[in-house]
Amino acid sequence: MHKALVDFLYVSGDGYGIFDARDQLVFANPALGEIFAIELQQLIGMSFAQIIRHCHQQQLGLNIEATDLDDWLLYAAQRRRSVPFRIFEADTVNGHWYLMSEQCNAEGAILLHAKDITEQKRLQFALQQAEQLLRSQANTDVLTGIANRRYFMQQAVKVLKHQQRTGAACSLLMLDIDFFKQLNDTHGHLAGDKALQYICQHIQSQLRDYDLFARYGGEEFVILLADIPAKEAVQVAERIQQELELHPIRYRNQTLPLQLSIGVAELQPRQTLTELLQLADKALYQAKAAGRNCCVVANSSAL
Ligand SMILES: Nc1nc2c(ncn2[C@@H]2O[C@H](COP(=O)(O)OP(=O)(O)OP(=O)(O)O)[C@@H](O)[C@H]2O)c(=O)[nH]1
Repeated sequence: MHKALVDFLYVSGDGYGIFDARDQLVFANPALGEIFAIELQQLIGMSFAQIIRHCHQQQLGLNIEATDLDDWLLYAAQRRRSVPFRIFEADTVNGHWYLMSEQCNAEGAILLHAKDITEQKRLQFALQQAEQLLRSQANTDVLTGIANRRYFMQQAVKVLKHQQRTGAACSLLMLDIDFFKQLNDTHGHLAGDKALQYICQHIQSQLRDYDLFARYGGEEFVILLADIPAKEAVQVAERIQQELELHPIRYRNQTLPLQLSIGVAELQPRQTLTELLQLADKALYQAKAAGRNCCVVANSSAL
């Protein structure tokens, strides 16, 4: 090999290596030795499989996540010379990431190049996390931590479509805290905020994991119950009301009055989400008019 090239490769931060057609490493620079965490003198002459077994057994160098290493090696062998050139990412046990390329010649030798991309990966992970956080914040009500109206509307449309296609039942509960303005006026806005958080926790405790529960407005909530007809939805509503009765909220040594009026509507064929919401809202209005702290089922032809 030309001396200038050898000199260059020996000081390069990128890893370089050549595997011959029998998959034995015939050349490696110091950077590649560091990636595999094997002394250069020991590394040169090792087969690809030996290097991987070494890393796996010693838990050093390349991070080999394999429950069955023979399977892993078989899979790698199938891919290694399948195309003249391929690139992939690999990480090391000490947390570095590399963009690896394998260039294969006509004789079956492979030129391996490894570029450290740890910093790019770190930024990529940070960006993904920030994106995830933003997405979750966009769907969550800040005060109560439950889903917000925007998320509810997005998801409810999908649930309704699915239930209507399969012909399964689906009910909507619209819940509104009674005399909440009075609670705020008497005990302060902070007490009101605490009451909202408290009520959400207790409602949640009465629901299934996949029920869609959201804050619809100030002191108004919605729950979409898939596979539940109105008759059973009323039982859920009453269970929630009982839960609040059994567990009154205490704030500064006082018990805060917390009761809910609830409107229930059952999904009809070809009904839209807006129509279902309007029906539940009408039923809620009737519950308020009937004296509050009760549950009214909408007449589906009331719109
Ligand atoms: N503390 C607090 N109060 C809120 C929040 N959002 C809305 N509210 C209050 O909720 C109250 C709702 O009042 P109203 O719409 O008159 O309803 P209500 O007093 O519950 O009366 P009924 O619904 O008829 O029983 C208002 O005083 C709002 O300021 C919030 O995030 N925190």
